[in-house]
Amino acid sequence: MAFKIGLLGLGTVGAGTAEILLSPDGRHPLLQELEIYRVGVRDISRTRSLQLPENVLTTDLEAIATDPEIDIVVELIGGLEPARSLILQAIASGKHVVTANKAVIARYGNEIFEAANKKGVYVMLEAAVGGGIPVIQSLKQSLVANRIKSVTGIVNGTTNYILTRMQTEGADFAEVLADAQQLGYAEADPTADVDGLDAADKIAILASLAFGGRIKLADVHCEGIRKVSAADIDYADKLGFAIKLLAIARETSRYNGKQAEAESELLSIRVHPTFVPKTHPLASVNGVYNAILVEGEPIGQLMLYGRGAGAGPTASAVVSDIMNVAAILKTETVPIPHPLLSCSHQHYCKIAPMQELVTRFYARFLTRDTPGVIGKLGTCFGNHKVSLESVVQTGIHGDLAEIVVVTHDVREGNFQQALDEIRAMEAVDSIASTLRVL
Ligand SMILES: NC(=O)c1ccc[n+]([C@@H]2O[C@H](COP(=O)([O-])OP(=O)(O)OC[C@H]3O[C@@H](n4cnc5c(N)ncnc54)[C@H](OP(=O)(O)O)[C@@H]3O)[C@@H](O)[C@H]2O)c1
Ligand SMILES: N[C@@H](CCO)C(=O)O
Ligand code: NA
Repeated sequence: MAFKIGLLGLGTVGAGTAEILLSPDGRHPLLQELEIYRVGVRDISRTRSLQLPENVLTTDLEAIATDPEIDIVVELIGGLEPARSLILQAIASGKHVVTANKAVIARYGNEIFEAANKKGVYVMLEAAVGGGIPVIQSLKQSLVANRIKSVTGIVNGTTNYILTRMQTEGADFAEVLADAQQLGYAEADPTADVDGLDAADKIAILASLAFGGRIKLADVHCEGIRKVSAADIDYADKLGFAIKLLAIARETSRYNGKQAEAESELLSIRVHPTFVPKTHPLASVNGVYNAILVEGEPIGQLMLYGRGAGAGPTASAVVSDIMNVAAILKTETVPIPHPLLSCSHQHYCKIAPMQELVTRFYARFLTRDTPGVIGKLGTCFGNHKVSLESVVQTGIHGDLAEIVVVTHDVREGNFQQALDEIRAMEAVDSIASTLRVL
């Protein structure tokens, strides 16, 4: 029995997926039962390196989504529309869907999963987060016995590749971004990578699975890597840190002093460049590699590590999803929504405001080189209950002195209030940068 696959998209991930489907030798025998039946693209005249069976290419993607012959529709075109409508059409036509599209799932997951549950079909998304890393399946199935406390990840390959090369070679941002695009890591519009939006989509998906509720994307605090300068990379290194774009979802234990409310209900979900101590396992995750550190009870800490982007690793996840659906179709005549594979969250998770976050900070100030400046900064921080772990005057730039501080754990709101006062000080020229410290 062959299962007919309709592929929407034959770009980086689509071509990688077709390549696996067309070379089943040495892989699981179920792969031989999968047939590429139709492939939808935008431009049919483009030269493609893949040898596809005759007459499968088409520009009519709707015809694929609704074709009664097709069992599984694989959406790999990216973007919001027409991807969302095609996924919904495929579901309405009774097809199972596999997608790598985190942007669509993070925004329209509720609509898509509701439609899928009503129709009794699966929507699988392993490739959407962490590329080839089996993080979705781990959270849905392998770790399902745990109470998850936190999920902390490097989940964007493009920015990790850029930061790594800036750190190791002093490479130029624009040049490395062009390389990441060339290697097929970046989104069609790479601002989604660079500005942290892709990582925000991914942590919203992971948080929903880990904490069992819906997440509003607007509640995810998001900062990208544009503000990370060569000077910050240099200071991080000297102070014993690597800078990583982290995506973090964790239960928060302090909120307005109302401990009881906080402990069980509030989550902190955020994406921002972070000083990570070099001794931390996430600090040595470099290049296109991603890693997701999960903390659960009773499992404790567990880290998943692998390639987070690129044709092969991502296709590995896509084809595994296809095969998991095929396996269900093979064993059940009428698939019953699997309690672990389907998604049926109804309530929204409550997200704590960023001012209530408790974290360490790094800050770099440019000040007039006058006596007593460090004392003034220290007093101001002290007045706002911000305790300093280290203060270093690192050098002189023209007539300005550069002062770098690292704080102990502080309430973010207090730190920001102190910064507002410091910014207004006569002796302070500018706050060159602030970054959170893990
Ligand atoms: N690249 C990665 O490493 C990676 C990793 C994980 C997840 N993803 C996700 O995978 C998805 C695909 O990414 P990709 O990097 O493979 O993208 P891509 O290389 O830009 O490929 C997109 C494909 O979709 C087709 N397409 C796009 N819009 C279309 C439209 N309106 N009508 C018909 N065809 C259309 C394109 O057709 P033509 O070939 O004719 O241009 C192309 O074949 C995205 O959701 C992305 O976020 C990517
Ligand atoms: N653009 C994404 C692709 C993988 O989702 C990244 O760089 O991580
Ligand atoms: Na994955």
